[in-house]
Amino acid sequence: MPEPPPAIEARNLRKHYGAHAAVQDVSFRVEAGQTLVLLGPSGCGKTTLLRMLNRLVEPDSGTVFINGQDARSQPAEQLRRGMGYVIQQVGLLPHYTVAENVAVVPRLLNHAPAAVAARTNELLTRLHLPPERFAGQYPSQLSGGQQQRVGLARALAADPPIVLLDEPFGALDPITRASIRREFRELPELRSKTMVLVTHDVTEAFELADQILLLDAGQVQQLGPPRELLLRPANDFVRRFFAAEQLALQLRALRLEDVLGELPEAINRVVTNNESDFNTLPLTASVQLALEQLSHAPARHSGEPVVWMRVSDSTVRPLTYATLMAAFGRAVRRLAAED
Ligand SMILES: Nc1ncnc2c1ncn2[C@@H]1O[C@H](COP(=O)(O)OP(=O)(O)OP(=O)(O)O)[C@@H](O)[C@H]1O
Repeated sequence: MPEPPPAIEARNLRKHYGAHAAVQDVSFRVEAGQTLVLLGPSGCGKTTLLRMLNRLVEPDSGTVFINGQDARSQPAEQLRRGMGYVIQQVGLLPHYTVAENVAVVPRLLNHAPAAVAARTNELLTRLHLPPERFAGQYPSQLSGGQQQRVGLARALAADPPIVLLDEPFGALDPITRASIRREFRELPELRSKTMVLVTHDVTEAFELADQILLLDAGQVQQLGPPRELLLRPANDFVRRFFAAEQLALQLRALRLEDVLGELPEAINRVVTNNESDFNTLPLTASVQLALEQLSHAPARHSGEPVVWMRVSDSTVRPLTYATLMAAFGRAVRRLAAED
């Protein structure tokens, strides 16, 4: 059986504005259900690249394939109706109510009115905008965060398999931004979607990406999973881009299973299934989470706080600040040296 084509493939895309090369020979693939984050400094070409995927910008050369089909093989409007598109400015229609804004694309696609109404209510409820309060309101009556959610509901209304997002949380303050991002990540609606998301926020990129494409001056600097860019930067630009937040990102990116082999021999404890004494962490927990737990953990006999890591069904192993941080340092060096 031949492999299915990627949901999105960009091949050798280029775009010039006059003499300025906004995007230079960029290629990538996004497999179905995966999230690609386009990351880079202001003006590096992220938005131009994203807009080439739904043909709001036509490339000078190169090709976009959607499910193996050249994006130019259908009219641009039809292509766009099959893709959700969320932008920072939200772009809600001011004279339409919230419900009417959400229903724009399903109506264009001639979905049955009852189905459109049911879908609108479902999405507003999921996005914490109770329809009985919000459906009849106008965009000007909503806060920025609420408008952003309506924009997301609108992009998802026709259940498109692909969603493009351009700085979708960009206009929000940091606290609202973090909480909407959390909701967004947990939305069952988005689990199976193929997404391409533009941001210049490194933490956001690490939270949401399966793959990151880091751009500078229209050129790909590195493409890969977040931890690969962090631990094995391809060049100085990549290294410098993450330098300021390197430690925080490493603590989130490394899991206890990465540091397990670096821990000193310790006495494992046997636990029974019904023993609830131990606040245990799975091996998939991040080092960051273990440190957070340690900060709340009671001191043991030695006087040091201890948390427990589950190494098998019946055994747990102690972690202290000292053993965890020493093992973390060794694991970072080991992973950075691996090919
Ligand atoms: N319509 C246009 N006409 C002329 N130049 C443009 C146009 N659109 C973008 N550019 C230029 O192309 C370059 C890339 O712009 P783009 O908006 O893709 O960058 P970006 O990485 O998304 O930036 P930001 O993070 O600031 O939104 C910039 O130098 C920009 O000035």
